[in-house]
Amino acid sequence: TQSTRPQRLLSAVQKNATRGDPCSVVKAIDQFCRSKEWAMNVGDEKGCILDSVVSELNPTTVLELGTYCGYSTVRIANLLPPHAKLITLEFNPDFAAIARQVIAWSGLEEKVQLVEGASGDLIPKIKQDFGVQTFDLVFLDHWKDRYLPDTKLMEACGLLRKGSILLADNVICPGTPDYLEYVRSSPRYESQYFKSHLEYTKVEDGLEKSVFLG
Ligand SMILES: Nc1ncnc2c1ncn2CCOCCNC(=O)c1cc(-c2ccc(F)cc2)cc(O)c1O
Ligand SMILES: [Mg+2]
Repeated sequence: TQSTRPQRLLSAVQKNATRGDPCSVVKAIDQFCRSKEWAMNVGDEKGCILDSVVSELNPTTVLELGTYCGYSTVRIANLLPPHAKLITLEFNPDFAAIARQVIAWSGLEEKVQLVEGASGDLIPKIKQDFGVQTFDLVFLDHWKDRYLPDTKLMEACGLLRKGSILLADNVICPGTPDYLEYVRSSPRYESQYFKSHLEYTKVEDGLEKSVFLG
């Protein structure tokens, strides 16, 4: 049977990256996506912006919406202090299965909890099921029309505290216009746009960093 793109991406990691070396896993995926097949990872250019936000914040609780193959999961987890936790939600079971293996290859499974399901269903259960009260950082990278409803849901569920940071991928391409309008006009957020490019292309895209003011 024909392999899928995530399966071919995983094979490239197992072939070209060193077990237990997160940086080699990130490099192997970027090389695969630049030279063989484009895939919707945040990528190396926006990935550097992601790294700087994570390093500056030094978060102990992180939520990622949309795991895909685990590329940004590995980038973020690699920068977390000991005992920090990253919870990542993935809707597609095939993507989740690949991501688990990519995360395991990087040796970061201790810091990562991958949960399968839709963000809208899982977010209300996080406090009771995953023992996290609030998140220091949320990385939004799932369905672009879920960014706004899920942000309102996280507010309603008390998962954000004064100073929590939302970092959103793809605010230009594919675009999240309603989300951008909300975080840029709401008095409860202080927003900043980091101009970049759609992963592995010259097309404009960027990350929006929004601090929740409580
Ligand atoms: N737990 C959950 N709950 C709800 N929904 C969930 C979920 N987990 C996953 N999903 C849904 C799907 O997740 C993937 C979403 N990501 C993208 O679609 C994406 C697309 C492009 C892209 C594609 C084609 C172009 F031409 C140009 C750009 C680039 C990106 O960087 C993207 O991130
Ligand atoms: Mg993305």
